[in-house]
Formats: sequence, structure tokens, C-alpha cells
Amino acid sequence: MSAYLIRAVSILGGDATDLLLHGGVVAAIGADLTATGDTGDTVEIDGTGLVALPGLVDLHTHLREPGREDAETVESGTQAAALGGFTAVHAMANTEPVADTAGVVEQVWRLGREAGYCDVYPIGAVTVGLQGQQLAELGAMADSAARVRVFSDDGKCVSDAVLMRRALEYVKAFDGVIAQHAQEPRLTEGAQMNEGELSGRLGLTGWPAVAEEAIIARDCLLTAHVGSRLHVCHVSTAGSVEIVRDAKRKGWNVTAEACPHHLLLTDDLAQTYDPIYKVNPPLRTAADGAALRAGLADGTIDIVATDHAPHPHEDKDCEWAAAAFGMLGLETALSIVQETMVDPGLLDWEGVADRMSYAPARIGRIADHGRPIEVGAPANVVLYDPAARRTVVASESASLSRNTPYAGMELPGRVVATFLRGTATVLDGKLQ
Ligand SMILES: NC(=O)N[C@@H](CC(=O)O)C(=O)O
Ligand SMILES: [Zn+2]
Ligand SMILES: [Zn+2]
Repeated sequence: MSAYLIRAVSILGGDATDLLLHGGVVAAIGADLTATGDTGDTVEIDGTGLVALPGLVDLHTHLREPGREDAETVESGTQAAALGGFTAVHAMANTEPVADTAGVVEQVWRLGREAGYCDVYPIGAVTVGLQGQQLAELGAMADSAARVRVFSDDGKCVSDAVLMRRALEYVKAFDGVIAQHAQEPRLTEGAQMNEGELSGRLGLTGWPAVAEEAIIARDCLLTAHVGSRLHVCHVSTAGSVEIVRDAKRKGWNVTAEACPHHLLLTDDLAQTYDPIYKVNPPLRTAADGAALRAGLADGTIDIVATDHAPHPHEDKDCEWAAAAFGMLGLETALSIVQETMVDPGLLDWEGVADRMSYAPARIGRIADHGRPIEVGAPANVVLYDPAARRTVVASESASLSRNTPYAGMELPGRVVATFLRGTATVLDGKLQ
């Protein structure tokens, strides 16, 4: 195993220092380090102008395996993750078969280990087959080799209040969390885009903000009532941010995520009728985006999660109403956070480390990720060049799918290297 000596790098925006990764851990930090003795073949990297961040952790990734290996596999998805600076991803349960048993979550966990690009933590389904009828074997998944702590029917809402209550009660035994896709089903039947003046003009069925906010409010109340832990997936409206802010003020155990696309893009893109912009929950208004960015800055929104949702071209290259919901996100997430949060001064690099590494690892209860870069910590590190600029090219993605809404856009920043336990998964911007 090589050692990596990174010269003159800025850890979280601090003064330039040398950083030595060796033996799977951060071996030394300081000026003019020398690679001596037992470090063997040491690779030197010029870190001038680069920021070192803890390896990013995504709490919301769709890897599609098993079942839709035409859209993504654990291998291709974790390659995209590594290129985006991630060292751990949580894999959503809406696969085929659904990850609702110990057998399926162990399979996904094992595939992640075999691929070796990024640690994969499977999320277990809340209900059998995502059908919303009966609780899945939450305890068996928690006790499995995959040690599941996050449960979600993502793609579907656990809309039955009794089931949601039982799930929240059940996971308390092993410190689990229910990650809710907040979408009141009756209020969103046939919904295609954000409900507003524009949806009326375009003739597309609206997805009203209240359909998200009503479920979040209900779940916050349920969580407080049973004393459990709730995580709200892909918060997309200003009203939702207010509800989460209020729940936190009351001391309730609620966390929330925002996705890069909701921070940057707005619903007027639907005017193109290009389903590349079709996502669930939908792109919202500029005011919603501003509220999400403010909530992320003040900590109301705990984390950024990608909701990386690959779809093959036949499910996206069709008319709007027939197209699948979802967009790619892993390889562009850090750049979009830089563009929307860091460059405007809403978040510094310490804040980025918190929202994209420390906090998601804490919510997911994974110990080896989301640790500050200090001597002795596992060497899960990303080197990022914030001064670089790049134009996104869909065909260059490591994902098996091409549904990025950012194709042709110039974005700031570039992931130069990613290290997973001291092994480079990405060097010089290229997969290893
Ligand atoms: N976000 C999406 O638009 N789609 C996700 C499901 C989900 O996250 O709700 C998918 O699995 O494709
Ligand atoms: Zn969802
Ligand atoms: Zn999702």
C-alpha cells in the first residue's frame, strides 16, 4: 500500500500544511513532513491551491442494483461517488427486489465491498415491497451484516400514520431512523411539476407544496409523540424549512436534507418540456431555493444529500408526462454546493464538511466516516480544487445513465483525489 504525502494543502480552508496518509489513517499533519522509514513508496502530491475535506457521505443514493443494472450498478454508482469525492453512500431500498430483507441488504453491502470504490451502507425498506401495508423485517436488517440503521420507502411515502408511528417506535430499539419521502399521495395524484401559475399555463398537473409540508408536519408530531428519530428526505419548499425549524426549536429529534438540484434549479425549467428536469419532489420556485439555502446555512437543514437517481435513456428521452422522475447527482454535488453556498458566502469549508460528511455520517450512525482530518483518523479524504472550472459533459459520467440536468453548464471546482482508508480511488481527477 502506498503512502500519500500531500504538500501545502489547506485543510478546510486553513493555512497550507503537509498531510501524510499512511497505513489507512492520517499519519501526520504539519510543515515540511518527510516520508521516511516504513512509509515505503510514497507518492507526493502538490496540494497548492487545494482544499482537503473529509470524505463525503451521501445519505441518499439510488444504486439500482439489484434489478435495474441497465440504469446503474453498485460498481458504476460507487465509481461516480468516488469521482464526486464520496467515501460512503447510503443505498436506497427501491430496488427490484426491494431491499426489505436481511438477504437483500447483505447482498448490496457485499457488492459495495467487492467494488471497493466507496463504502456502501444499504437502507432498508420500511414496509414490505414498499407497499405501505405491513412493516418489513426492520430488526433482521438491523442485525444483519449490513447493520442497517436508516430505513426508508423512498420513492414512496409512508402515508399511513399508524404504520409510520409503528416504524418510528420499532427503530428506537437499535437507534435507527426513518427517512421519509414526504408526499401526500392523494394531493399528488398524477402530479408532474410544482403547482403554481406555471403548471397551469403548461398544462401539467401540479404537485403542491402542501403535499410535502402536511406529511412533514405530521411526522414531526409523531416523532415527538413516540420519542424517536425522523429524517426528512429532499426538503424542497420554504414552508417545509419553517416546519423543520419549528420542530428543532421544540427540541424534537428531526433532521433534514436538501438536494443540490433544489438549491440551484427552479421550476421555470419545466417550460422546456425537457424531462431531464423532472424530479420528485419537483423543482420549486426561486423563493423556495433561497429558503433552502438559508436553512442549510443556519443548520435547520442538516445535510446535503444527492438523491442520485439514474434512469436509462428510454425512461427519460420521452414526453414529459411519460418520463421517470429523477436526476444524477453524485459527480456534481460538491460543485453545486460551492456555487450555491460557498461562493456566495453562506457556508465555509468547515460548514461543507459538516453538511456533507460529519452530519450525514452521524445521522446514518456510521463511525468510520465523517471524522475530522486529524492524526489517527481513518484516511477518508478528498482533495478539491475550488479554483478550477469545468463544463459538464453527460457522456463523461461514470454512471451507466446520462440524466444529468447540468450537461453543458460550467460549474466551479474539481475533485482532484479521493482516498478511502488511505487508498486512492481517484487521482488527478481519474478513477483508479
Ligand atoms: N427523486 C426521484 O425523482 N426519483 C427517485 C425516487 C425518490 O427519491 O423519490 C428514483 O428512485 O428515481
Ligand atoms: Zn424520494
Ligand atoms: Zn430518492
